[in-house]
Amino acid sequence: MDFQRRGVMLVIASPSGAGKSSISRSLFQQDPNIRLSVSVTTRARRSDEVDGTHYHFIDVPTFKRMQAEDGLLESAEVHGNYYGTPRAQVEEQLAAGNDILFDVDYQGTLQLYEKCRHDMVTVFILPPTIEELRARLERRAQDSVGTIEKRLRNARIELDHAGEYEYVIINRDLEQSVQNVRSILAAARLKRERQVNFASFIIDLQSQIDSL
Ligand SMILES: Nc1ncnc2c1ncn2[C@@H]1O[C@H](COP(=O)(O)OP(=O)(O)OP(=O)(O)O)[C@@H](O)[C@H]1O
Ligand SMILES: Nc1nc2c(ncn2[C@@H]2O[C@H](COP(=O)(O)O)[C@@H](O)[C@H]2O)c(=O)[nH]1
Repeated sequence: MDFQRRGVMLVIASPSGAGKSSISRSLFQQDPNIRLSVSVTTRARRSDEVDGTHYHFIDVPTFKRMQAEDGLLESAEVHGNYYGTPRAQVEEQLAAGNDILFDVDYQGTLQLYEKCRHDMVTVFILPPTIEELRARLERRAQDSVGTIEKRLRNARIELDHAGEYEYVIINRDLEQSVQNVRSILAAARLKRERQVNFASFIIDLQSQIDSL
């Protein structure tokens, strides 16, 4: 039995600074079968970010044009900037059996759920405490004091949506969190194989019975 499995959409969300990008990066390094969905954003590039790798950095008119041309699978305004998932390649990658990791906020998760719920597994990452969340945002040292305050306030809204996710992880130890997400993805892959492969296999067994 060797059927092509459709890829899984692994959606990870959290309050800003809880650690989803760190988890995603580590997961990506450990698992060659994962592709990262590289979003477009109108946010300014941080000093440690590479255009085309972390995000596609674009201006507002380009973002609006992509939206108008239906080039974004989902899009949202987050912390005062626009973000979106380019539609191109998502379907192609899934059909080729590649799993795709999406780092999006709760608005993006809801939009993806409307369109792709059968392909998705969703994970919400919590910080151990709000003091630690603030400390992580400060240690990251990529945002102004005002931006950090805005992201901490917005964490309240993001946390309102934690219950909408299938899995919730408290990110205390980074490596443990990565292992937890890997287990979730492994379970989602098995479920997908069961859905797709065994359905075909059972039809094949039945046709063998029919020709007895
Ligand atoms: N388990 C952890 N323990 C300690 N520090 C962590 C842990 N996980 C992540 N960090 C650190 O916290 C900071 C924020 O992490 P990261 O950028 O991954 O958060 P994020 O959830 O992706 O934030 P954003 O939504 O703003 O992109 C980084 O400096 C990262 O190194
Ligand atoms: N709805 C979407 N949200 C996205 C997308 N890409 C990132 N994000 C979320 O934005 C915030 C801030 O990210 P940062 O890189 O500026 O710190 C975070 O919650 C991301 O998950 C997207 O394509 N769509």
